[in-house]
Amino acid sequence: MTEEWTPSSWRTKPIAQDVKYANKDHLARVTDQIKHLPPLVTPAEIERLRHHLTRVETGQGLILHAGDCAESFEACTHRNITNKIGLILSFSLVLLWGARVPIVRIGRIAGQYAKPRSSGTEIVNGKTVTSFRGDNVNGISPDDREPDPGRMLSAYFYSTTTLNYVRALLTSDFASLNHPRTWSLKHVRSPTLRAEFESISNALSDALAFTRTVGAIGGVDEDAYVKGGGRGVLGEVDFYSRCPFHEGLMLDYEEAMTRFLPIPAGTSSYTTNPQALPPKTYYNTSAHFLWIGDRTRQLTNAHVEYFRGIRNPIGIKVGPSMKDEELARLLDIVNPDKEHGKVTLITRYGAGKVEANLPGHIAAVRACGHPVIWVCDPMHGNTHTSSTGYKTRHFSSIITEVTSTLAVHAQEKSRLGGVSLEFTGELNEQGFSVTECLGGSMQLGEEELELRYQSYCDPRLNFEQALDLAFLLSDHYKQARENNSKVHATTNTLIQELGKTVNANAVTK
Ligand SMILES: O=C[C@H](O)[C@H](O)COP(=O)(O)O
Ligand SMILES: C=C(OP(=O)(O)O)C(=O)O
Ligand SMILES: [Mn+2]
Repeated sequence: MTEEWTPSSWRTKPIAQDVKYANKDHLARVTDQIKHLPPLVTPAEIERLRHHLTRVETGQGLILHAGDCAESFEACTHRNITNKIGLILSFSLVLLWGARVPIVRIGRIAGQYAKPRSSGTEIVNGKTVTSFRGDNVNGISPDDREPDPGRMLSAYFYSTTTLNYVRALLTSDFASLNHPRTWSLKHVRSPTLRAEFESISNALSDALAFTRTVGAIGGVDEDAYVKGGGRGVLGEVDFYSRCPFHEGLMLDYEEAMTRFLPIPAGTSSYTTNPQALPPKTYYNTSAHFLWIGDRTRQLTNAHVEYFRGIRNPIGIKVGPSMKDEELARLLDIVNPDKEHGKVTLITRYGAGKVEANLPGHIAAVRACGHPVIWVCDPMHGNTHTSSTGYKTRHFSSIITEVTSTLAVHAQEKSRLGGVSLEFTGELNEQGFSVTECLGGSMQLGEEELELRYQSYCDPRLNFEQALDLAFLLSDHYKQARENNSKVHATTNTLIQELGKTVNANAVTK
């Protein structure tokens, strides 16, 4: 028999990636304070996202999860938030143009402040110190590594401030289709690639101009775009939806943000089994969508216990160490009623490991009859240290993982429902992008990593590299639509060109 779940039942289980606080009274005071603060998101928004995810699951949409590996309190500025949201919108617009299905945009933003780490200690400036675990836990400065419960309260307020500004941006002129952020192609070094990109961006600009013209002659409410509520010509897309998403790692915080609330009226119209819905249930109100990391997904541990009881849609990271039967058991635990739109599996094997792992995982999920959305995270299995000492990722490994994943889904008659990326539109004072990942159309080299390496944790694709990937995916989906079949990666010019920048020395871990 399944044991009773409560928001604190995780406390009786072993926990991975635990944070040990020296002052337990301080911790209790902070969590008690958070329990009395208002939710950041509402049940109605969470249910709406579940509805969108149900549609993605049946092939009527794609997910774009994207943002920072680790948000920092310091980077919570007007300029950074604007640039990050601008890039998510631009990426989704490019993807929408090629794929012609609604894009559900879920940002690693407004709460991504805690990190699991490979090791409890790290070496900074030659000294061994406790690892940085995210601004929610300890400080980036090597002298500030003692976990401080007060940081959870700060994380709540930074999340609130960020989300408030994101909501404001998305319901104002910023998100208007009249002003998509323009993409310059100056950085693209290969002439073949530049020609391909130009044809995509010209076609996209043309489509947007057409959309506006139709609006101007009365086909759609032009004003709706200006207000940021664009629907109509571009399809029934909740184009400006805003979904914060973070790893549900700090269970003290997640428990404090868990509230027993009425299930909104109307939910039953799209829920799988409306009769089974109670009047009230537990929502995690810190984000619409949370995920369990690859390091905290042990079946009998605390994180899985917490996640099995919340009504929010959830993601589960699936790395190469996941056994086929373990995946099936995990799904039985977190989604016993096999509800639609509930679970997204985010695979992150590493470029050379997709063929060996994904077919077995697809077969295991099929055999147990669980509905899931498959998303590819081509970032976390492709990290290595550069010869210059920077934690980095090569663009070619990232596209290799994406294209292998698309190929395996096609071969297994499954469907890739989206991508999960670490990227940032952050610019420095002079307007230059960060330099954290290698390659891409700008062919960023190892010696350039030191120029603007700003990440607090993992390396992120910069604005140009993210758009490289957006163009590539968009082109893939366009070709698939036009050929009405699956496209082979090797016939795709963009992939061939971008793949040329393969760093022969790249080692994945
Ligand atoms: O984002 C994911 C993990 O927190 C990160 O990759 C861990 O990095 P580490 O291997 O440097 O600890
Ligand atoms: C911790 C993360 O990933 P993973 O659990 O896949 O390593 C992450 O997405 O930041
Ligand atoms: Mn990361």
